[in-house]
Amino acid sequence: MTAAAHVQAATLRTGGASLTLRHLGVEYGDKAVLRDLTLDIAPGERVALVGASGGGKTTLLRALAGLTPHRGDLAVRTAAGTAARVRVMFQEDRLLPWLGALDNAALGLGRAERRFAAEALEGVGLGGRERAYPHELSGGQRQRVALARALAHRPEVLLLDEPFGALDALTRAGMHDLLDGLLAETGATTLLVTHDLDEALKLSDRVLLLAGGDLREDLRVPQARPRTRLSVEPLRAHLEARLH
Ligand SMILES: Nc1ncnc2c1ncn2[C@@H]1O[C@H](COP(=O)(O)OP(=O)(O)OP(=O)(O)O)[C@@H](O)[C@H]1O
Repeated sequence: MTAAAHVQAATLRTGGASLTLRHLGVEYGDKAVLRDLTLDIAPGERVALVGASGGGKTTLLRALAGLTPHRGDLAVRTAAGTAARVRVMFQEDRLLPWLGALDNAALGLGRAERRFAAEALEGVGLGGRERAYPHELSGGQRQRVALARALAHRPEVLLLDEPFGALDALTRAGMHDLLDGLLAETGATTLLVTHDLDEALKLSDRVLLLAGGDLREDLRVPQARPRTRLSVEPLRAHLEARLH
């Protein structure tokens, strides 16, 4: 099965949560990394975070995941008003080398939830490779296991920190198609940190440009999917100009 093909992952459907940020600030010592961010993200919205290095993208993701203390208010709520499940996926796969793909995908899940890991592994096109150890998998396959692990927890919010940054262009393109399909199925709200404007414009409904801890741009991507490089070219040129 190719990376682009994926099975129906019906039980992984969660819907998305809303994110409400009011005057969010993060400091490291006396350095303000996020200044005063006020932002609403709707359930199921797909948002890309772009900006020059050091702009605060990862810091924002960490604050949303509850990994970094912050000032201001931050609420991550499901439609029912409960606290949402949030999962993070990083550039490095963070798989345990002594566990097979299924055990890695099921890490942190109870016995009864293990079926979600099996389904997520199918969903990322690795059904049949349940017993494969990380060293037996390619970089792209390992990232797919990492994605399966995130999805197996059935998050209403998925935070992706340059998840495809270490992959070659062809593998990365396959991962874009895969993620596009899986996100449509799960309905999770997604924040994707990326340096790649094409990736941002291909996968997202909205692009936020962070610079010096401030929100410099909040851009809607109205183009219908699937998007081509050409169809998003004017937006890309605009963002490119605003980056510098
Ligand atoms: N734990 C930390 N302690 C002190 N400073 C930090 C810490 N984490 C990040 N910083 C600083 O905060 C600023 C923002 O970092 P952050 O990683 O959020 O930026 P980024 O936009 O994700 O950058 P990149 O694109 O390079 O990943 C940088 O100046 C960084 O050096």
